[in-house]
Amino acid sequence: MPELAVSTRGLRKTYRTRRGRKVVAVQGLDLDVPIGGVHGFLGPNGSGKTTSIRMLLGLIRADAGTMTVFDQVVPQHLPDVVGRVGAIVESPKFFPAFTGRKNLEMLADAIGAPRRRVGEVLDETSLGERGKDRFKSYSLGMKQRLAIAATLLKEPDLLIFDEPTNGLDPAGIREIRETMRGLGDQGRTVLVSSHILAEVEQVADTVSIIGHGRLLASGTVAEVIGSSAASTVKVAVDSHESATRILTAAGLTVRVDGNYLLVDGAENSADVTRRLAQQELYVSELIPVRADLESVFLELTADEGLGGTR
Ligand SMILES: Nc1ncnc2c1ncn2[C@@H]1O[C@H](COP(=O)(O)OP(=O)(O)OP(=O)(O)O)[C@@H](O)[C@H]1O
Repeated sequence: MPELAVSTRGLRKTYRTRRGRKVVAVQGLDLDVPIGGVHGFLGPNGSGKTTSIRMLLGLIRADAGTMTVFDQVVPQHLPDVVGRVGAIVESPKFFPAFTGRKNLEMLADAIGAPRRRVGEVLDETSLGERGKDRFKSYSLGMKQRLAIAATLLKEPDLLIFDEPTNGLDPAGIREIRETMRGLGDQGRTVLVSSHILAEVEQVADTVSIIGHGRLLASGTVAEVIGSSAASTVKVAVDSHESATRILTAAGLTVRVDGNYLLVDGAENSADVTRRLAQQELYVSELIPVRADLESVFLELTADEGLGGTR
């Protein structure tokens, strides 16, 4: 049994713009996506997510590197696994005047999926009753869920969604998230790319973070957060100046945030209070700031010149 749904090693892609300039979109990407559950493929805009996905699906050619999908080398053996893969890379085309159900029925016929799947996939994406309505009356979120429903017709083991929540309102984002979680819970593998960390953190079992086409971190959400120095303690203390001197001398990083100091790099909160108390500085308030994927992401991509401001 293969352990990984997707694996890439040393994957590279350089584009040449019309003016002849070279853009290295993916440079030596090593990506491993375990079988089962939701895997977040995260990176800022332009970090190479779409390019990597397009190479995996055989839509564009890699310059170098190897890729496997369910242990089959792709693109060479893509025909052997393509039946197990469903993907949304661009907005699929549906007929606006037809109902969601009719659109799916036509698609099912075209790809040889049984008609009974149409009702099942409508239910799986919570479109159920709305299947009777015309596509053009759907909200953006419903249109996107119909696209997901279409990928499920073939009962794929691996689903690849490139930024599926782009342009959706919070309710639409939540619906897509729940749909992905449901698919992951059924034992399917969902590979979902996003540049919005907060969205993925809530749904992903494992994540890979990329920057400039390279892997920066991967593992379970807890592992990636835990491996980072991003856990911060917020302290209120009388003398910012003395406290900063003491904590900096202890190798911690200190930033001023209004009436508070934000201290990074401490093993635990007690470590901060102890060091200050030893120098007769007493903390009047101390708040551990939970690290989240967003702060880890910013920390990792800051070195790449990709992260935003902290
Ligand atoms: N057809 C192309 N020709 C030239 N450059 C391209 C082309 N497609 C992508 N690029 C460049 O390659 C880099 C990676 O782009 P890619 O779309 O893969 O990133 P991404 O992480 O998916 O970003 P986004 O979330 O914005 O889609 C970017 O610098 C982009 O401008």
